[in-house]
Amino acid sequence: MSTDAPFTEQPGGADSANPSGPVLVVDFGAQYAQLIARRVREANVYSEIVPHTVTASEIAAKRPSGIVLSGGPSSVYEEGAPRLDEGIFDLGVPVLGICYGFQVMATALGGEVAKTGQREYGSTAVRISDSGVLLDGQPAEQTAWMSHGDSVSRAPEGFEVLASTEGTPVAAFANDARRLYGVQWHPEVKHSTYGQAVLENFLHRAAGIPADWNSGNVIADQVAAIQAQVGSGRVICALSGGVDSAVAAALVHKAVGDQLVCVFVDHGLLRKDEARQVEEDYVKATGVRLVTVNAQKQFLDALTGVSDPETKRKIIGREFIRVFEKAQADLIAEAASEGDPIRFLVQGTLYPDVVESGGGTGTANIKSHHNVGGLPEDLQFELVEPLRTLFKDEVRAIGRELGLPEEIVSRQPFPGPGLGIRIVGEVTQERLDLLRDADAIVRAELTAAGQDAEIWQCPVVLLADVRSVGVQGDGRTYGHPIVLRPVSSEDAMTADWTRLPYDLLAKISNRITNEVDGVNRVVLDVTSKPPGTIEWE
Ligand SMILES: Nc1ncnc2c1ncn2[C@@H]1O[C@H](COP(=O)(O)OP(=O)(O)OP(=O)(O)O)[C@@H](O)[C@H]1O
Ligand SMILES: O=c1[nH]c(=O)c2[nH+]cn([C@@H]3O[C@H](COP(=O)(O)O)[C@@H](O)[C@H]3O)c2[nH]1
Ligand SMILES: NC(=O)CC[C@H](N)C(=O)O
Ligand SMILES: [Mg+2]
Repeated sequence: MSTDAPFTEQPGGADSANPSGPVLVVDFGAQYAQLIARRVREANVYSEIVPHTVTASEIAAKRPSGIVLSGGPSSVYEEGAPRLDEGIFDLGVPVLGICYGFQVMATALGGEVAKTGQREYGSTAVRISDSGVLLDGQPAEQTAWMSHGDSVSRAPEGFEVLASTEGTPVAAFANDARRLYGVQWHPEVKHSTYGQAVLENFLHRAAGIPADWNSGNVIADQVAAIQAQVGSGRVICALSGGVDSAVAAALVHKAVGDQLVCVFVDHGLLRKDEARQVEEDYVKATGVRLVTVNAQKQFLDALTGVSDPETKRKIIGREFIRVFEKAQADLIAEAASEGDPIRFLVQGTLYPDVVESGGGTGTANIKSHHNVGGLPEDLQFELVEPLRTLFKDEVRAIGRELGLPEEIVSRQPFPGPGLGIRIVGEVTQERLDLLRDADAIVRAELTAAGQDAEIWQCPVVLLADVRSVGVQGDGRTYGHPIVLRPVSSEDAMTADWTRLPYDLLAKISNRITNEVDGVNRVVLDVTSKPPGTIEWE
């Protein structure tokens, strides 16, 4: 399943007319490059990611069976915008361009791309005029997920226009003779209803690639990789009680047994009751050795006076590492007779954490996840991150296969920086207490209403720098708003706001404004991702 897995070339010297190689995903700095690779894996075709600086001869040497050009943040007509070696279009290899990749293809082959002023973000109605092979079997009217501000205004010569939207006259095109295709929307995201069908039409029909690749045993591969990396060394695992670190810890435990000690940091940014839950339930379920560190004061002191989101994230990332270093020193001191240093730190890092932190080729930094972009420069640990190329649902499947209890595997995600990035403004003890109370009400009501399985997660956000006027008990109030951000998602790369029942929203609003001092307004966030992210900071 890992796209880092080596590609074994088949013997027999295939040429480009008889390719045996992977599908190459050319990364133009997309948020979704790894997602494309993963959707190709789901279609049982092996794929690898290559940077957009790849040359035609490098591509030819891999004898790819197909090429997918990813999206990206640039505009093709800007100076210095990433281009593609145009020889790639002459290799005879089928190509599918997506969003920016579609625009690059259009420009390279003589079409036109312009800033139309018609930006389309999120769910967009698409009209198919000519399905061709690419859109075969799809309804003529459908919704697809868009995220663009530029559009192809004229298709290159020899290309048929297949679809349009209100703002985009050329939303998909095809040149069957050359097996070149493109779509403006993002077929790789789950919110594009017929997206996977577009990719499968391209892979299996247009490019004629058989569905014969199989992910093999990810667990066995990862266990072997961890054993090779760690050897007989001792390992600390940053354990949060969340899904990702639970699965990472279970994999490492399977690989190196008692060489592993888990460290849970109570940084004071946790939700009500969370620390107790991790200490009791997790240890009971897994039997791992767990050390809990109370670092509440350390984090709060470090965050005093800071309200910029990125600065907060970097501080939190740094303080996490400082806590692990201290835990490392304590563990070494405790085992003084052995005296072996603990070099390895396991984190439950997933691919979305990496890509949002700007970890792909030319990828924009959206936010620095504490465990990736928020790590300090003087990090001494060698990281062990067995889940780094995977997505949450793939990780959940691995967790189930490893026998982790369902309460852990199906838990809703909670970000490592916790409530620290859900207070828009400076983090103070008083604000944390207030937000913790509001959050506890929301969680209790969602659970009571049976909504937990419906939603991916529901951040509760305190707008600490915003105040509004209210009236309570015939008196004037000047309080803060609480934002509810319930979202549904498959992998956190895209999300939609969850349509919670009105009476449930009313109950939550009523309880928060009555029970939480200082809050006089509750608002609902009705933004999809994109353009919003799930967390507010
Ligand atoms: N309070 C914490 N103590 C120790 N490590 C933590 C803590 N919070 C986060 N981490 C580390 O940071 C990683 C990333 O956090 P993240 O929230 O993405 O994952 P998770 O908590 O394991 O799973 P989930 O996404 O389900 O919350 C974790 O996998 C874990 O290694
Ligand atoms: O461990 C984490 N450290 C972080 O710094 C971080 N930032 C966001 N998230 C979680 O990632 C998913 C995507 O969130 P966004 O749409 O806000 O980027 C959502 O599930 C978020 O809760 C984080 N998790
Ligand atoms: N998501 C994308 O690939 C966007 C492409 C380009 N930056 C645009 O705005 O149109
Ligand atoms: Mg978490």
